[in-house]
Parts: sequence; C-alpha cells; structure tokens
Amino acid sequence: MTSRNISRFWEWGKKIICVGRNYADHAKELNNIVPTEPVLFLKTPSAYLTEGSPILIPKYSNSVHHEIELGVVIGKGGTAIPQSSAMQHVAGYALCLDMTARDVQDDCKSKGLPWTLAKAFNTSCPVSEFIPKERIPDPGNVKIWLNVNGQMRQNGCTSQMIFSIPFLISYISEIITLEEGDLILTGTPKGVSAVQVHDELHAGIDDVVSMTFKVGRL
Ligand SMILES: CC(=O)CC(=O)C(=O)O
Ligand SMILES: [Mg+2]
Repeated sequence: MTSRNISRFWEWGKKIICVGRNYADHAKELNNIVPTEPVLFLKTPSAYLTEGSPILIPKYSNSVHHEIELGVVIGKGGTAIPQSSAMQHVAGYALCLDMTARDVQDDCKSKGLPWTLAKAFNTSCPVSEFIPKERIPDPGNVKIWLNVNGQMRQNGCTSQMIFSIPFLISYISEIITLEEGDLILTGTPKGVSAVQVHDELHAGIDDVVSMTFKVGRL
C-alpha cells in the first residue's frame, strides 16, 4: 500500500469545495446580496496550480479576477460533522486563489447558468505550500493579503467571514461527504480586480506563508 503525504494534497485529486460571498464587503462590491446561507460551488483537481507555473487566462475570457482566500485542508473525512468537533477534521491550511472569469460568471448569472466555466478552468486554483494546523492556531483571525505588481489589492482578515470554518465544515459535510485531502476555499474579502498577462501576483497569510504567481494566456 502506498501512503500519501497530506502536505502534497493537490496531488491527491480530491474535491475542491468553494464558498462564495462569505465576506460582506466583497458581496457588496459586486452588488451581490449578503447571503444568509453559504453559497457553494466546486472546482476540479485540474484547477490546482503550484508556484513555478503560470496562471493561464482561458481563451473565452477577457476579465479574469484574483480572489485571495484561506483554504482548509481536510485531514479526517466525515458526513454530518458537528460544529463542536469540526476542527478535529482539519489537517492544515493553504493560501489559495479562486481565479474567476468574471465576464463569464456575469453572463452565467444573467442566464441562470452554473458557474463552471467561470470558476473551474485549468489553473484556476493556485495554492501555497501546505501549512500544518499548528502553525495557525486561530484560523478565524488571520490577515490574508494580495498585491499585483507590488500594488496592494486585497487586505482582509478571516475574522470578517460571515460563516466560520467550523460552521462551514459542518454545513458542507451535511451535503457532501468530506474526505481526507479535500480542500475548502472559504471566500474572498473585497478588492478583487482583473489580472493581465505578465502580471505578478504576490500574496500571503500574516507572516506564516507567501506565494508568487505569474499570469499567462492559453
Ligand atoms: C461572486 C463570487 O465569485 C463568489 C466568490 O467566489 C467569493 O469568494 O466570494
Ligand atoms: Mg471565491
């Protein structure tokens, strides 16, 4: 039997479950209603990207936005996990980008269509190195930030999340069984904007981790 290393969770091919509109300031900047229940969507494992390879803008989009987010890596699976024990299912964290083809998403929204083309394209989920949970004792109160070509664009704190990490794990696992190696993207704070080919995105979580990605085009 081969044993897998959770610190390379992106190689496991597990689910990427994303939470949208989890920061009121971001929901408002896009004129979206602040939700009373989590908004969920999925990315596929082919969306994963690690440092050294470029984010590729798909041919069908002229407006791909950065969304910096705290990712939660599941260490122990479960169904209908109670909030009280939810954090026992967390192996660690990763800083993530939910790259979003905003023009396509707007079109899908206006037609009542799903967001797959806007959210799940190859390279739409750049991730940092794995961060063991001990390195972030309070994931509900860390700064996440992103600059583009040296200019700060997003600078939020996970304390601004509408739905907490234990709530999200419990809520999601009622609907979708969580497995070891799954990743939950917890939503983005305000400041999203379009990236251009050759841009350099530099992002971090407090002084815990940082990552850099270049932008290219298919
Ligand atoms: C409007 C969105 O794209 C929602 C989303 O992904 C978020 O992080 O908020
Ligand atoms: Mg997002």
